[in-house]
Amino acid sequence: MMMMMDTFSHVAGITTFKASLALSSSSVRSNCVPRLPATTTTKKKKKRTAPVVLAARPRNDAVDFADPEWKLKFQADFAERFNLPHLTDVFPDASPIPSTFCLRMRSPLTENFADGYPSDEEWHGYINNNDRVLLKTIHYSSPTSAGAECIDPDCSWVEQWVHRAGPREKIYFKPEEVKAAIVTCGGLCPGLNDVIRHIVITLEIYGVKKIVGIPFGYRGFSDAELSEMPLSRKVVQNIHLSGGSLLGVSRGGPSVSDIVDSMQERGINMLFVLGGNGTHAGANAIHDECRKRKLRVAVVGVPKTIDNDILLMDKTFGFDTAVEEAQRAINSAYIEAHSAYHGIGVVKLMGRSSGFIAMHASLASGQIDICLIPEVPFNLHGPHGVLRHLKYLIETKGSAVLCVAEGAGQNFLEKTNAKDASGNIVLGDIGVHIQQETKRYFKEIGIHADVKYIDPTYMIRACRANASDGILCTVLGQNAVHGAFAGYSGITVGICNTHYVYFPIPEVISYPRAVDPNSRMWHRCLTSTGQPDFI
Ligand SMILES: Nc1ncnc2c1ncn2[C@@H]1O[C@H](COP(=O)(O)OP(=O)(O)OP(=O)(O)O)[C@@H](O)[C@H]1O
Ligand SMILES: O=P(O)(O)OC[C@H]1O[C@](O)(CO)[C@@H](O)[C@@H]1O
Ligand SMILES: [Mg+2]
Repeated sequence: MMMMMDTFSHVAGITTFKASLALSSSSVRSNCVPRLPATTTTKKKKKRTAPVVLAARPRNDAVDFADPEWKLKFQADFAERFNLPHLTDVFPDASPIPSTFCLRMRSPLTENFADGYPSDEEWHGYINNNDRVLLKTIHYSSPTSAGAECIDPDCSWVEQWVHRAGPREKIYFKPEEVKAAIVTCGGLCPGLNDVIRHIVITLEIYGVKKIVGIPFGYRGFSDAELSEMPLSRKVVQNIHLSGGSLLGVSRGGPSVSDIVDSMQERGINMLFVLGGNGTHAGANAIHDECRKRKLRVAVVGVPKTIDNDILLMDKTFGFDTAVEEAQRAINSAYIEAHSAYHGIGVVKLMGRSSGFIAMHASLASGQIDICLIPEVPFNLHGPHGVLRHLKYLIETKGSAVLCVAEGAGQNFLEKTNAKDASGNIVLGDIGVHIQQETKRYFKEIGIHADVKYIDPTYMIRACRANASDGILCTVLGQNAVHGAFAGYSGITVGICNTHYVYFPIPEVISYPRAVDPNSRMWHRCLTSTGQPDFI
């Protein structure tokens, strides 16, 4: 009954063999979740809408699994791809100095290093450059295991190691020669201030005196009206107590060449870039341009996305806070729905192309009856549509709460082709659409329904980070500075299987990370909501 279909997908450049079920998860789950009886009561016949087509993953059929050496070759290729770009690639003669980051014999920050740097041979607080972290920790015995990520058709165990983050014993910048800059780009995200704070504090511990913030994202590099903001431990001491970004954010901005011109003029040789996919694409381009111009500059990213859509990481900072904050909106929708006669609450949460916030918030709340995400196609109308299920919920429970990710159901909305300043497509409002369609549907079938819509997007994004995100931001901010001093550039920091690592930027942004509809987490969400397939 279950037909197997072999599909290849490309996970951050890795050729992966993914076994999927030809009839999709819907056919599998229809065994366990009873379908509602088909209804004939809809007055108007609605067109069955095409499923959402997710962005195609690039194919890479380069691995020859018939080759007995394929695993070794794959691992060598993997090590090559995850190798971290280093200043010595461009300046082979660059020689390191002992680290000035030694917490056991830390000198007062007022000290200058003219007489040499403090060090303590006994201090075992450094990370060896050869330390590695295992990227994938589950050995799937079959491609049909839930969420299986396989490289070959047999789902063989292949170790994939990435670089461990942290302070190195040797550093490639003299602190007194460093001018470090921090820039925050894209939309807001809880925790930006926490990361800024820890970058500044850690830079000072290394002995850096010249630290500046670039105002309002990349725009701050070109706008003459915007002057850089001097930063110190004193300035950033309490900034984590509020949300937003001390430096401001923006989308769009100058060309990469103009940014690097500006960095040269300002004498910036360490750049810390906080942002999402777009910002990291920019950071990598800045790194490339610096190499082209033979500049001794370290460019290090810290992934910032409330959507949690960066590849290979356990999570990005701000995500936990967003999920927690979303509970308030969901709970309000629940109370409204349950206090009204035939109440229906609709909550729209962030997630341009990934439904992580909607899925996790739905799971955490336990109050959601229907969760809709971009990765899982659905119909609104028709016998298996969302509206028919809402009718069933009203008839059986008396109320219902629906949570939708902003990128879901875009195929129901008129495309405007509008783009924001960064070139991101401006999405239609699926929350408003569902609200309107729900009202219309219940009116048409002559059943009373009291529909309430909540869009908490900007309230959630503007929050300060919760404790768990605060810790994540702290570690990521500190590791960004360690990475720059270690001489790496064109890298970003992340958490991987609870350990902290460095990745080359291109490996984490080749496409947005998405919820796997075959994952245990999505299945858990369906278990919680009790929703059927809407196809
Ligand atoms: N491919 C690219 N090359 C160079 N710069 C880019 C690229 N894509 C985006 N940028 C720049 O990066 C900045 C941020 O991009 P964007 O607005 O897409 O936000 P983001 O980093 O993806 O974060 P968010 O998760 O909030 O969308 C903008 O200033 C934009 O001009
Ligand atoms: O309204 P803005 O600032 O352009 O940001 C909206 C986008 O930012 C995000 O919160 C983060 O990418 C998305 O979920 C959302 O589409
Ligand atoms: Mg983006």
